[in-house]
Amino acid sequence: MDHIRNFCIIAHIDHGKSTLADRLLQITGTISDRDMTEQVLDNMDLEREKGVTIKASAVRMNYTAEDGKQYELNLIDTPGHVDFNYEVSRALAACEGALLVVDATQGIEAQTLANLYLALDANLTILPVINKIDLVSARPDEVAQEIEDLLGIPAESILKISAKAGINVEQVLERVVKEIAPPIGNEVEPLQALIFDSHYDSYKGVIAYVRLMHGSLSAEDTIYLMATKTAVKPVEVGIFAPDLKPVKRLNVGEVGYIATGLKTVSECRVGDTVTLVAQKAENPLPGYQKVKPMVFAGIYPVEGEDYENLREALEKLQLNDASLVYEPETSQALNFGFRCGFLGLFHMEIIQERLEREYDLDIVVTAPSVEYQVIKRDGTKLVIDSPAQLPPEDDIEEILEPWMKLQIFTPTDYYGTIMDLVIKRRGTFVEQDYPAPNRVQLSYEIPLSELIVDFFDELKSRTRGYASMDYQFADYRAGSLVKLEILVDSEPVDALAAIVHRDDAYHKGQALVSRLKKLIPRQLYDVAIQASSGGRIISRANVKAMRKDVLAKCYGGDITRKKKLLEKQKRGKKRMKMVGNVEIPQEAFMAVLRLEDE
Ligand SMILES: Nc1nc2c(ncn2[C@@H]2O[C@H](COP(=O)(O)OP(=O)(O)OP(=O)(O)O)[C@@H](O)[C@H]2O)c(=O)[nH]1
Repeated sequence: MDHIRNFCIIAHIDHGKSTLADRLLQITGTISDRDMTEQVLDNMDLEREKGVTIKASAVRMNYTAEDGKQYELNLIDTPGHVDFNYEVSRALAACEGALLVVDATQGIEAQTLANLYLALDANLTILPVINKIDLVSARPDEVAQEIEDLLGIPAESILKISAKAGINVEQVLERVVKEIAPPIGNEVEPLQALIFDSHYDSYKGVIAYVRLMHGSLSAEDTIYLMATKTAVKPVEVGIFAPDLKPVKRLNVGEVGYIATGLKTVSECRVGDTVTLVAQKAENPLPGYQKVKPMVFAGIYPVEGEDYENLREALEKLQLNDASLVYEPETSQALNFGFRCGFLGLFHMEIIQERLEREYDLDIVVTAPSVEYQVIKRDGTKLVIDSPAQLPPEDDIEEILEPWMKLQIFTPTDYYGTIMDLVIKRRGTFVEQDYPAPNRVQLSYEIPLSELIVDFFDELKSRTRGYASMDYQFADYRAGSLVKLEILVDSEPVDALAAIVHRDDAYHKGQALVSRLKKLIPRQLYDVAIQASSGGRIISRANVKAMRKDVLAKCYGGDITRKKKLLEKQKRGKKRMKMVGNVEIPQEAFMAVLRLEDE
């Protein structure tokens, strides 16, 4: 195993992780220059467009080092967003070392730290690399000092590179070989392989990405997945070269894949341990968690007849995404759709975009909600993830909501404005820490419902983009929460309802009504919009009737022009939903989210 090195790259978003990975693949000849499309490790188009790595991925490189020996380097890519932190932690567990890429113009950021702590928890050797030294605004020495202060690694020993310009990149591989330890593990013990990622392939079923901790595996063996208790004969086993390449056997210490033939990724969960039916490991590897969605929203087709297509699309997306959950839901306002659960808002946006772009669906997404625990007066407990499921107020003893631990990393200048933001969102201060000069890490506790409401955008605008954040689930706590209902044309629109803090109900109700007034287009008659809470109307506004018909503009029989106008109107109708007699645009459903600036 001395010739194997398993490592990953951790970085804050945009610090150059993918660019560096590409360079390493190029230098080792893993992919030819001709095949070098940009950012091979980011597989999905959407990732490429969003410039963010969504799922972990792996690749094997062969490298002849300065010592003349051949090494097998397995690079495991990690997702770059807090929504996917569990996947990051599993990818890290598959490695012995981590390259910590820090942008020479930006220095250490929250995500750098968040990932670094995860890597230190996993006992990885940290190899810091300062990237983008080709930029004029680079300040590599300062950043090196920041890293020394943080990790105790001498500043002068830290590699300074430009992944883009190809400066010092070869040195990165030398350091990997010299400083990261080879894997340790026992060849003859029963197989224990960690699944750190997976994807669905329509021919070979779920492909599990594995790191063998102990034992070995051939394609002839029947495997056993310990958490899901599934036994299966694999279709094949192989390595990432970088495309899937079958091999006869995977050995201890190695990274590779198992084509399981399983039909859904939920049967083959990230973090699970693979062992052999013939020789079972006694215990699974530590750290397995079944990921739980945190944020819920309804997804409805704009046109009722798209319901089946939407179901099929969600089914297909779920094949590749065990953390996406959905079940049928009916809404008085929106008819038939699905209640979906996501890891976070970013995950939700990705799913929304994929449904629209890859499946060409017109959909309406309702305002996201968190999961509440409702204790009823009769002692029963109810778990709800939609305001529509809330029982009548008189039946409720208490509502509990999820609270998160939140860390914000920022230059000290923004201390005041961040404190103000968090307190406005019902957060409480826990502690502060100064891990690097002029930088402070603030720790808070805050209700998740306040965090999903454009908190990150507000944080960025208050700190001109300099602050970054990370969060984890803490616990459920009782809150003084009430349902805020919206009535359009005297009909309650369940999809516009929200659960809010009692103290906020009045001003949120008013803000929502005035925002909806702007968003709901004029109809042929006056439309009343009302907010109500606890059985009382707390705010009201009217959308005045429209004066003229669009077609009134077209005189005579200019049919092409008439057609064009109707076409235009039809296009404008996308993402609109008829509720009773009133058309409500998608923005209205999201308006519940953006009340801060009213
Ligand atoms: N000037 C300069 N730009 C770089 C360098 N490395 C990366 N970049 C640029 O920085 C941007 C972000 O780089 P990526 O490699 O996509 O960053 P990443 O860390 O993979 O980002 P995520 O996938 O979003 O986590 C891209 O526009 C790169 O071209 C570098 O050494 N010098």
